Amino acid sequence: MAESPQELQSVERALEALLEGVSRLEGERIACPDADGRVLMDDVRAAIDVPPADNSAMDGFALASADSGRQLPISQRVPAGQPPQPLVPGTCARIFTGSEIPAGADCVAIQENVELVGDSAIVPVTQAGQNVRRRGLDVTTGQPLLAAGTRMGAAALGLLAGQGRSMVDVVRRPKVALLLTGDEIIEPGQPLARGQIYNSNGPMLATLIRRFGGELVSQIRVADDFDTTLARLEEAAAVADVIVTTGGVSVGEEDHVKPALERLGTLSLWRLAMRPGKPLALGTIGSARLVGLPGNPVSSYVGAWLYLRPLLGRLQGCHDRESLPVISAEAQFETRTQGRRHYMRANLEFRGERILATAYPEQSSAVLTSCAETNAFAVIPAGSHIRPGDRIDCLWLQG
Ligand SMILES: Nc1nc2c(c(=O)[nH]1)N[C@H]1C(S)=C(S)[C@@H](COP(=O)(O)OP(=O)(O)OC[C@H]3O[C@@H](n4cnc5c(N)ncnc54)[C@H](O)[C@@H]3O)O[C@H]1N2
Ligand code: MOO
Repeated sequence: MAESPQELQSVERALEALLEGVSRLEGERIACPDADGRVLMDDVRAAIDVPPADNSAMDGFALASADSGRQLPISQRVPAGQPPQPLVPGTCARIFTGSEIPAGADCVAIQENVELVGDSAIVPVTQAGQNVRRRGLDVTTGQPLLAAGTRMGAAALGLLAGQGRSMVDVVRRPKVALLLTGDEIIEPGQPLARGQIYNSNGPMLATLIRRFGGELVSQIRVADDFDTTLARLEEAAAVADVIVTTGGVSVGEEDHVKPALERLGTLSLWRLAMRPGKPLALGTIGSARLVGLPGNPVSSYVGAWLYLRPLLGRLQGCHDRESLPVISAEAQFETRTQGRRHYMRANLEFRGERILATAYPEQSSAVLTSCAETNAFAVIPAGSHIRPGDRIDCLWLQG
């Protein structure tokens, strides 16, 4: 029986409720080499010019352009790392890539074009500024270098190092506790008895939590009983900014997350107009936020990308984590949706001008292979009929 869309709430509304009142965590000072993937606390302005002085872009001879086009005595040699002497007028200086240009020189002739005659060089006509990298070409003192909220990567860390910085203030990582419910779940490495399944959500979510910038502070399995669930949630709330649970958010009588949360804090249960991942629990215990993802592995995977990533992004003040990049692609499949928006696991293939989206053939919320072999969610609005060649929006699962 088709569900009536009126009964279900929108993804956008749930996201708004999740992020309401969530603000950036405090900062911490860390060593720059450890800051890959971390989020900058404050705007950074340049404290020095880069390069700090005019320097040579090539190996060759530095001279005054007015003296070029003739034979000049070589009056000094400027190895990289050595401050040069002012250039004796009417001479040139042997110079190397990165060496500082001597005062009085304004250009560099590359060595391939210079003929050496004893201690002098026949230098071709060279324009002022040729092969010279000006002081401040890359960065000028005082210019904005990196903005607060930037998630740092290789180039940003290179820029900071170029400023002589060894430490940087970043937003501390949100602490995340992961609670897995379900008596049937056992850990990998043990033999599988009848009725049991291995805990695949645990490692999958732990990986996503770290990838989204979180610090996993605990990962525990909770037995399907009320008192244990209550105790574990309370412990988690004492140490974590965010509690993530999987399982126990649908309507089954074995589900204890709901009543335990109602006892400890606030809880809202959502039935969302999305597939997979219809049930979602949002709540608070003290200052900790709770995101209760469904137990089905694909539902919790999709939920982590759609809800957990923005939440951890907001806590880190990292705006580019609050939404996923949308790529418009050509559907290579046919599908129909009814009352729920479908986040189909799909593969984007970049073929010249065209971007093709191929849906994984099995879209059940229990089929984790559909996530392992794809790189995007094709977003199919409720009530659609998509045919091959139609334009669809896809969420690119990067970062
Ligand atoms: N009568 C109804 N039944 C269900 C509904 C509904 O509306 N009415 N919703 C379905 C939908 S949609 C989903 S999604 C699931 C969500 O269920 P729960 O969040 O309560 O999760 P569980 O029942 O505990 O588990 C579901 C499924 O996932 C497996 N699982 C759980 N944890 C793990 C883990 N760590 N690693 C691997 N697999 C895990 C579990 O064994 C179950 O097969 O409810 C539907 N039912
Ligand atoms: O949320 Mo469920 O994923 O539709 O199986």
